[in-house]
Amino acid sequence: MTVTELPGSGTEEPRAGTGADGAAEEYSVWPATTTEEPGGRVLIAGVPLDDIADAHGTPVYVLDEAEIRYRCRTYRSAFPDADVHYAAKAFLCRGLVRLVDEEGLGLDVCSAGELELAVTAGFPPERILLHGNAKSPADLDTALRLGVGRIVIDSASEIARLAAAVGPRGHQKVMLRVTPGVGAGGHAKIRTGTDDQKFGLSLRDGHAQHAVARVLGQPQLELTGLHCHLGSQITGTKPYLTALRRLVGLTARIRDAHGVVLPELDLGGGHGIAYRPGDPVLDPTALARRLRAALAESCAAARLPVPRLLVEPGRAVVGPAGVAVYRVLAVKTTPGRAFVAVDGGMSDNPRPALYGVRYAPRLIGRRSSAPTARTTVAGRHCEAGDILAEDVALPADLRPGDLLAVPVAGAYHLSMASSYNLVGRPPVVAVRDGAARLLVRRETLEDLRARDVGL
Ligand SMILES: Cc1ncc(COP(=O)(O)O)c(C=O)c1O
Ligand SMILES: N[C@@H](CCCC[NH3+])C(=O)O
Repeated sequence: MTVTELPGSGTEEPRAGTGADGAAEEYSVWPATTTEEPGGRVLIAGVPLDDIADAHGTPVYVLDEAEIRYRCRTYRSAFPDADVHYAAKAFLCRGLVRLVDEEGLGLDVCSAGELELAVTAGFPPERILLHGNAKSPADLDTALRLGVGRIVIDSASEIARLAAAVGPRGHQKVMLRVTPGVGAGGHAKIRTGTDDQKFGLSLRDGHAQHAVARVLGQPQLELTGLHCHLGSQITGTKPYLTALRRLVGLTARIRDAHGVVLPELDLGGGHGIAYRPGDPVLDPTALARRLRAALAESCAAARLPVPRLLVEPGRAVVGPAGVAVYRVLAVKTTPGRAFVAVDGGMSDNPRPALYGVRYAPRLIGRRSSAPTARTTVAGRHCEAGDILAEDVALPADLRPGDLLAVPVAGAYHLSMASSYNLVGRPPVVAVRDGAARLLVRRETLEDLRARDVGL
């Protein structure tokens, strides 16, 4: 079998990405194990995607295990003295929990559900952080029952609730989420470091300092450090450096006011990835180098010991490892463009509708010699806005039955999937060394019907 590599998808190191601060260069958006046969079949980790589509139906999500492990290892070696917590909200299933554990990362969860799933899959609770701007009683009770490593307090009203739940003889390590007044992220809806939004306690208006005093007044809560999460899909290092300096400044003021030196500092996640060739990315190694230097400098200036750094990447760990495979159900042309409708859509990937994100789908399973046409890839749902990719160049001869694959589908697709129109959520198949393994089965009508208890 002759196998050629996809353009730009080689194993020649380009996936380490561009330098920080965004210098865009041609960058593969397919997992590094991707290959293509002359007839147009595309393989990941040696497994043809069309075989997976035949075996499991479509839509189907494929996760390249080697890509995830590579990304976990890149983070571990970029941040050797820090704790890297994978942000489970990007995507979570038991197979992934095991893999992240094997790679030595911690976990960041934000609900009792994510927490229970991780711990029952064998993840050590002490390596888990619990987040949430509105933690439910179940979230807090589960965290305390399972013994999570840290709970990140997000609001003043949470302090007394948590202290009461821990009880006077209990003990819980906590961090405090601060908004450092830094706006960053790929879309307004995913910027969380500014002051006037639902997350965290503002540094600027003094609420953060006030909350610190209240937490320190609760003997059962051990404040280990400050936390911030600036936003998601950030492609430059500057916002992180600004936030770091502001948080070190607050750490120094806490030392001065209370005589307490906080041993940890969590800068959250948000590291940007490429969805299309040429998109800028945030290189974790460059980020780590700059954070380390800035931390050393700011701490020296404030005469503070350097705290242990924590980071929480989600998208950058799993996003580029995922490929969504759809089957074309219908085609139509208007005077302006061609529409190709597939068997998934906003129920498995709401990101284009939510944030206007642009993807680069391609035909797989056969090679076409037709010229390309401006094509809009539409989903199957009952909304005109259910568009997966607008104005992309695809072969003009696409027809029902063809397979389209969308790379960089590993993060915030299935974790945000819905049961809109009761189509059922797609399965997840992991590939490794020429073998495919089902991680999550397809949601069936029976699953959906089982929730509906009737009149
Ligand atoms: C507190 C926190 N940490 C980490 C993440 C992970 O972000 P990303 O997947 O962009 O790395 C998020 C989501 O944006 C978050 O809210
Ligand atoms: N869900 C968003 C990112 C938000 C991350 C969660 N705090 C996305 O799809 O890009």
